Amino acid sequence: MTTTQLVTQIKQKKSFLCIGLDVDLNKIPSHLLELDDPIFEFNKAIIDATHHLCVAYKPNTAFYEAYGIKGWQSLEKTITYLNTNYPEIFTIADAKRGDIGNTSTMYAKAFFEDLAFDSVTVAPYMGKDSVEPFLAFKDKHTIMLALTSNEGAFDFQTKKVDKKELYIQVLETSKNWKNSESLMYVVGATKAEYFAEIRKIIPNSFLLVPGVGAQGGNLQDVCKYGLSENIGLLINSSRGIIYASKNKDYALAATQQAKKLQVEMETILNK
Ligand SMILES: O=C(O)c1cc(=O)[nH]c(=O)n1[C@@H]1O[C@H](COP(=O)(O)O)[C@@H](O)[C@H]1O
Repeated sequence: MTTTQLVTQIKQKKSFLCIGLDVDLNKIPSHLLELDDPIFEFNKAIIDATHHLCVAYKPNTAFYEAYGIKGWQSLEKTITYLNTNYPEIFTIADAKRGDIGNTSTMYAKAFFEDLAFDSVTVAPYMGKDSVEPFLAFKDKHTIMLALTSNEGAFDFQTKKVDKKELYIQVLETSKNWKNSESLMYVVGATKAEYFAEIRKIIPNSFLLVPGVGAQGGNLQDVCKYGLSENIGLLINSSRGIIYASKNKDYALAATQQAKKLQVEMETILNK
């Protein structure tokens, strides 16, 4: 998917919501556990109930890998279901990969070719030759960690290297990589006060912003400095939406939570 197609979808739906499909068998309604593939059935119901309110879905691969081959099959069925039934939706494999060049190419093939995701999250720690193999894929997007939502973000990312914070170095340096126009960046919603500084370096890049809802980040604060000319934000909520109810009404409860965020987004976009 191209960035233009993503922006068109955002404008049509008046939403820049991304729903995280982080499925934990201990948290889904118990009646689903009797089915052959509870994870896929849960995802399918959530997707059918929320696709009109969001523009992206982000399965975090950890929640599938944890269940071995069956979990990977649930992931495959979920992405195929999305691509077949809702091809306008932007899909993110949250896998946080990155390795030496030839290995990164195989990671990229796994997510872009085999599973046909539109994007994958990548860690920048191994540098240019670990990220550029992902950028070589046309109309695919590489979402690089910049300033993450967790407390540990202060361990390295905000430390100064050559008088500049490491996350600033990541943003500035990556702009010079081949096909850098395919880069997006992760910035946590819990770090809202950093958005103004980040936008000075990457005014137009899309930012994936996790951390609203369960982690306490605030949508209004993020949008104040994070919105760009072409919107440029994908705000993710996982647990806050998919586990809104533990009962049989879980899909309806997810719709209601997603709607709340979508309405807030629509108000912000209309300003
Ligand atoms: O890359 C991510 O998506 C990510 C980066 C980050 O800094 N913080 C963060 O929470 N995430 C992911 O975003 C999702 C957040 O989930 P909730 O806190 O349940 O909304 C999880 O899948 C996390 O792994």
